Amino acid sequence: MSQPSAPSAPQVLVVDDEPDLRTLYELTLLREGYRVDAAATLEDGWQQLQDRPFDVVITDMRLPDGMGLELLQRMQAQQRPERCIVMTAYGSAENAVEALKAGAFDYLTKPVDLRQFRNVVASAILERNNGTPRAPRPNGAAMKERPSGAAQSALDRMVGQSAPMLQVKDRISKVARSMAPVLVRGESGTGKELAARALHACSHRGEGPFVTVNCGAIPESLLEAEFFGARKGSYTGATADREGYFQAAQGGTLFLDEIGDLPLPMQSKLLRAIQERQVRAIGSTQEDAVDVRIVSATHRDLAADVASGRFRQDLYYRLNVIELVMPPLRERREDLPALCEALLGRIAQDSGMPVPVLSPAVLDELAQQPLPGNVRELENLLHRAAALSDGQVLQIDAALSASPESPVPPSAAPAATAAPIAPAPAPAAGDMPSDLQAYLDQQEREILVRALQETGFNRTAAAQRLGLSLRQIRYRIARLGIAAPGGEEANDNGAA
Ligand SMILES: Nc1ncnc2c1ncn2[C@@H]1O[C@H](COP(=O)(O)OP(=O)(O)OP(=O)(O)O)[C@@H](O)[C@H]1O
Repeated sequence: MSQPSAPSAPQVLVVDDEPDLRTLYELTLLREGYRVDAAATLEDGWQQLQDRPFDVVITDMRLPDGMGLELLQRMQAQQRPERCIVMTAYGSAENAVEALKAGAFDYLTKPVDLRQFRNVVASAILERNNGTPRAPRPNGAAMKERPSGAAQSALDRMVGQSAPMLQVKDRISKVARSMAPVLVRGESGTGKELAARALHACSHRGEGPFVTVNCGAIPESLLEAEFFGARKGSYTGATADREGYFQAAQGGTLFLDEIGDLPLPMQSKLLRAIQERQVRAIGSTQEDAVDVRIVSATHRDLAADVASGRFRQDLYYRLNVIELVMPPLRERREDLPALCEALLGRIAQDSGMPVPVLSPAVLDELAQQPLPGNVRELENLLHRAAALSDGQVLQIDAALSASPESPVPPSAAPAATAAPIAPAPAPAAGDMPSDLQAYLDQQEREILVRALQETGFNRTAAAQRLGLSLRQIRYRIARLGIAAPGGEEANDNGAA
């Protein structure tokens, strides 16, 4: 095939045994100004790679003499600089995930969408030319690099030397350098966001932005504008151009917290943005290329949500290429002393008081607590204990009895059994609260609990009374750790 492109043009190798498809890819790429070589078999492709370097390799998964995955693995073993794009048959998501795990830059599903094809190749070339080292295999020895200062301190912020925590930290440093999306799973308060931050800090994007989005907290009508941006005048209230989360995270990491709360229509739009690596702001005619790594988190069982139709399967496969599971506190009790010390140090620093002394008796008592809210609950408990203790030695009895997470007798009536309210650290008239966030949280908790009690724990009704959407109230209930009667989850339509 003739090659009118400049000698300095990016060089692409296409490996596919179907002549028609090879021609289609070649023509499309030549039209983009790239130089293109083609091979019909794994061995021919491999031979060409031995002869000269390329910028991008596009390989079909099924080749007459082997799998495209094998070509990718050989390239990885030689630590070659090419970015590799794998073409997979429609519906073979597992192959695609395997390819990404093995270090592929991306995959495309057949029948190929040529616009998507062009975008992915352009992104691969851009990344190659930016000199970003090729995504290494998550399990490869090449990943074992020494973390930089910032990366190490982000890992150190995750306190704990128990076996499960060491495993998590090891996995973070291994997978951080890949572009592959990561799904962080774990119960509430186990440190999912902390892990996402550490992933970012350990990656090549560490100097770039880290943008957090709480998918459960954004009103549905604003989701698209928040994610992709909006042009001035594109909807009522859009008085100026505003960028979305994707644009804000350019060159960095986009952390999608509580991804399971994203409504289905938005799931489709997110999938498209991730696949095409382009977003269009509302009211704009132009698409912006985006270069972000997606890390998402959930406390839900997303696989079950896929099975029940609440979550798109294709998006699930896109996000869950690498899974990171945060262990609950009950599985790493040995971390409790170090966690208490670190959390008390942080609390003392924030409030400008000396670090409270933690006696062995208090530590024993803490070790007896079930702490279903994990580290967040421990942190809140220590916060209250520090505020309620007299003198230097930490006392926790008062804090325990005021715990919003403390178990509630299931036999009591709803109105009486809503999470007990800790005394608000109310400032005297004219005074300032010493901890504004804790004070505001307390106020919010009291109002929410009252609204929930008065509506028999019907979240929809409580939300209406407070002028909130159901999504907003659910987020606030979870954030403040408000328990329904008997510790069950509050109901959207009626008492739990
Ligand atoms: N290993 C840890 N070491 C120190 N602090 C921790 C650790 N894990 C969690 N924390 C602290 O606990 C709090 C909750 O952590 P984080 O927000 O990361 O949890 P999460 O799993 O994302 O919670 P949620 O599901 O409720 O959003 C934060 O203040 C965080 O700093």
